[in-house]
Amino acid sequence: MKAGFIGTGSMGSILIEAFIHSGAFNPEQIIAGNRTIRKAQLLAETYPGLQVAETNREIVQQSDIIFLCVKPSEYKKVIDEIKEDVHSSHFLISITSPVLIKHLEEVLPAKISKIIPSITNYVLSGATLCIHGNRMQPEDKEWLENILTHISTPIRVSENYTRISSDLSSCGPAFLASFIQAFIDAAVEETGISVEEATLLASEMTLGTGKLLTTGGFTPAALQKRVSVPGGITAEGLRILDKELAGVFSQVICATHAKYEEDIEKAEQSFTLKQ
Ligand SMILES: NC(=O)C1=CN([C@@H]2O[C@H](COP(=O)(O)OP(=O)(O)OC[C@H]3O[C@@H](n4cnc5c(N)ncnc54)[C@H](OP(=O)(O)O)[C@@H]3O)[C@@H](O)[C@H]2O)C=CC1
Ligand SMILES: O=C(O)[C@@H]1CCC=N1
Repeated sequence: MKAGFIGTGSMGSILIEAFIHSGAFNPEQIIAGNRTIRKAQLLAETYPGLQVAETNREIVQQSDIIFLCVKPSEYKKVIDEIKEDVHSSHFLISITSPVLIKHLEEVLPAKISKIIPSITNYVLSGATLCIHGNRMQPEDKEWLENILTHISTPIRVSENYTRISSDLSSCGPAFLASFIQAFIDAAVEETGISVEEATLLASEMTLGTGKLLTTGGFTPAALQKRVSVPGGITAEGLRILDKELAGVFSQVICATHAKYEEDIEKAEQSFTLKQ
């Protein structure tokens, strides 16, 4: 089986590296291309055997499964370029949320799924959201999710909940890192602890907390309760956080959803414009 990657920017290259490191694909099974070809060439230099394509058509012609890893605004151009070469036997996997499956199914005969990866997949961790199109049969869904299991926990979500699921799973690492950064900055400023030591402590804490919430049997609420010794120190800190963060995440979600609606509209316009 050959896997093609159109776009080897941030997420395309993360997926390629994760698939190779996990053993899901060996480099010989991958063909990749990018508008700025150097990015794909660098991957081929790191992973001998990985094939670099000069054109997107070449990627489609040589692949069984095609990962479309360009930004929403770049979709229409790529699709116009490859559509003659896409067949009903192809699996076409889109990794962007605002381009709806129905639009892709209207213009391409392939079996189509949308997956929303996460930077956490780089360390073979976190979720990959799966939204399968109408042409994906149960065995196709299982096959694709089996591939994704090498790098993540595949989780099926409804397309209606793509944005909020992606906020949690894919934007979440940046949101959490922002919280951690603010904690570290304050620790350094208020106490003089070194940035390196504060960062190490916060990072180890984050890893351990992730384990407690996934395999450790804790819910976020139970974890807060367990750490907050009655009459102790944690409760003092939580009191401030509860007060100061009230409503913050509602604002975050409103902002991401507003941008998402804007992107969907632009993507829809690009798909409905006459050629
Ligand atoms: N980053 C993340 O954590 C996540 C991203 N995503 C989604 O992944 C998609 C890509 O994001 P990301 O990787 O961060 O963006 P990048 O800009 O890093 O990557 C997009 C890549 O596509 C290439 N490209 C653009 N047009 C073409 C074309 N016509 N043919 C071939 N290659 C092309 C660009 O090339 P060039 O080098 O010339 O710019 C660039 O390398 C987005 O839709 C995003 O929503 C989803 C989940 C998480
Ligand atoms: O910022 C973005 O648009 C992408 C979507 C999910 C994570 N990053």
